[in-house]
Amino acid sequence: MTRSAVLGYPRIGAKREVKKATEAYWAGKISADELQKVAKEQRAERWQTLKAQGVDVIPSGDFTLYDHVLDANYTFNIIPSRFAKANVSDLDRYFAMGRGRQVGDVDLEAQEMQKWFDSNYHYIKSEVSSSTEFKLNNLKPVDEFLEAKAAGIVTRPVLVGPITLLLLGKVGRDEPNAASFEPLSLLDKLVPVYSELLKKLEEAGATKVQIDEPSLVMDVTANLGQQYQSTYEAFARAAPGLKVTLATYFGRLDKNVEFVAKLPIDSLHIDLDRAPEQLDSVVAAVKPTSLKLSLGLVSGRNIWKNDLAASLAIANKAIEQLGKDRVVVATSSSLLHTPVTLANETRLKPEERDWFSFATEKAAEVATLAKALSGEDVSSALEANKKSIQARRDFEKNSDAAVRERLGKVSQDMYHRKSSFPARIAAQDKVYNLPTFPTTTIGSFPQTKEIRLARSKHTKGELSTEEYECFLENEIKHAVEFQEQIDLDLLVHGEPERNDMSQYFGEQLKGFVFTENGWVQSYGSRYVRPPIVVSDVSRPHPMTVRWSSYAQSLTKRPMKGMLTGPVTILNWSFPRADVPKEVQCKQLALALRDEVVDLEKAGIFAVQVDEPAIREGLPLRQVDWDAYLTWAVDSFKLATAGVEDRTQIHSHFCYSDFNLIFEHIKRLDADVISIEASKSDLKLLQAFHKFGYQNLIGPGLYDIHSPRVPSVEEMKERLKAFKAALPNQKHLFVNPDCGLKTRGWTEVKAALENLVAVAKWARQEYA
Ligand code: MET
Ligand SMILES: [Zn+2]
Repeated sequence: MTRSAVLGYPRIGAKREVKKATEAYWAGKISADELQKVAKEQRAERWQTLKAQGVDVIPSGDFTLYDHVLDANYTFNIIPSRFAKANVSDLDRYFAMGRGRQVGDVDLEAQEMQKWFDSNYHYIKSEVSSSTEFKLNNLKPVDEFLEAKAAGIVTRPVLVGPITLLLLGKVGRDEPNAASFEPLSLLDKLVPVYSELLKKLEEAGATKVQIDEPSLVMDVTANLGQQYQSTYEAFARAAPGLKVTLATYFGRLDKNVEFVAKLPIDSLHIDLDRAPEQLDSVVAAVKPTSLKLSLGLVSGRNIWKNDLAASLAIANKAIEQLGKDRVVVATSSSLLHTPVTLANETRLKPEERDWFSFATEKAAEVATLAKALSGEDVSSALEANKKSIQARRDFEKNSDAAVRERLGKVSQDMYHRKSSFPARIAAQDKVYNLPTFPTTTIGSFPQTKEIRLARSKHTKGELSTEEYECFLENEIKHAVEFQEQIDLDLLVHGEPERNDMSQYFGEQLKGFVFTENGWVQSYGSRYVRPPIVVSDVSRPHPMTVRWSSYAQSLTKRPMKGMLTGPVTILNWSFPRADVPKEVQCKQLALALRDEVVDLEKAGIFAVQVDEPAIREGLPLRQVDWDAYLTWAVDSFKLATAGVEDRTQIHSHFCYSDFNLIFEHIKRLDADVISIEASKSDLKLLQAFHKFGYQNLIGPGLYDIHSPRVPSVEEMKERLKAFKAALPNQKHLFVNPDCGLKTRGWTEVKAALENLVAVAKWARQEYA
């Protein structure tokens, strides 16, 4: 019999229950017990839903109130001393690690977060050092297993594997030999604690466990065969009755399969959505062993209906070699990257809705596949699926000829600005002579309750478009006055009209569709509703010009228009599956190019095209990088190079280490780039220096993801460090490390006043 497995499921609730409860708890509106009650209900609902879809192997322990990597850190006591020492409850300590905490005399900076592989989910980086003392700080995985068991469902607990956990971690601040310290050197200390946990799971009645080692699809693990062998041997000794599924996803194992196939585990899971080409080599490698192979056929990363007939053909290929009992069909990864269910979508046209599957529907697909392979009669489900797939194929043929033709005619010079940077900056200085150390922000101002309320009333038709636009103008006016009052130099309109930086553009472009409830977790309690690219993309009308021009009409200071770049819009959308991403990205670039030129025509001095997602879209294997970066950077250039020299092009990046792709960042040729540098130490800036970067830089002076207000002194210190790391930059742009939409006005005001004070100090200090 072939069984079905789901590797993980969204933990936000079909109606965003978890967000509402955690935020209410943070605001002091509900107690910890009330929050835990919601969490418990949600866990139960997830298990029952998966069971109802007919899934055989159901996960537990993947539920989280903030982040599953943070959960692992907490369980294994990877708690930096500044948090361990804080006099707060366990729950508050946990949240403080994720989001920082500034209450009374407690002032804790959040831990660094980073994108989870090439997804738009952010995890909290473990901070480890030689003084980290691993121990079981809680038994969350066991507790949740027992909770499910009590509800009548025997689950497969999910753990982030120890090697991946350490590889994704960073060196803690208290490490005396920070420069040479390798987090992975702690593996021998960590494995016994994992082993203890596995033993406890076994004692609790678990017969299986899923250990996620997605880092196995990256180049770094190439030489880790020995570590894997001893780690998984230790696990087998500690909990001999526990069948381990080693889960890899988001890419291909390549050579790693050679050592992985020899591990003392029960099954190996591979991602055949992202890397279908690895099937033959993996099957060949596991065939002589007794390993089961879990085929990740149903995508955990997109929302397209699975082509069940095609999946069955792949599964049958594996079954021919391994037999039915050694094959499991599964989701390619956790479904946390997909929305919860299509059931709450009422506005999609029926023919569009029929193209998609969200998490719950994907669970049903996995179950159907397993049943089909086990000889059960699921012919009506297969027949219905065949029809849906055919309908989508028929739609795809009707592409937008004009868009494709325009893309076909793009010439080489369209990728380049008219002059090189020195000539451009001279032209720009003539238009606006910004002071040295010019201050600016990254675009958004607080998305207040009032803004969200007005937007939702407008969506529901309770506020007319005229009233809504009047409301937005008022917000913009407030933002402009505020910026003038605290004396910022390069202003923004504040983005009150945007629900989300990617969705907002998708909504105005042709070629996208939208969901009502298709929320996906981005980090902590922040969720996004990614647009879905369904056909060729074009811009029917200007998208932002109205707001930026209005803002400009209110002030003599220069205004910076604000757009999301093509790579980011695409990365934060669900792309279509029938056309290469390069094509989709360049179609977006052309649409944005028209917008950039329109902003220039409207008298906007600077245009910022945000590309925070360029790094996260990087393929996980280095051999694939150049191909991706070539079209990604070209798309940015295509979007921005249509303007005159006098228009200042900014770009912004956050939450990533750009060292490895530096040459490509340089090739973007933005006049100014603002980058996140307040949390990821100074490595990033040193790269700018090392590679002789000429254009202007605005390293983020403080972390906007935390509610704490940075002091003048600490920002001065950071600026000094930035200057030291960038000796050739005459002056720097002075700005926060990202947009301020998640913050409140009180903090923003205090923080930006301090920031302006630092810039004024710097003008004297470095005059
Ligand atoms: C994640 S990058 C955000 C950039 C955007 N302009 C903002 O300020 O919100
Ligand atoms: Zn940002």
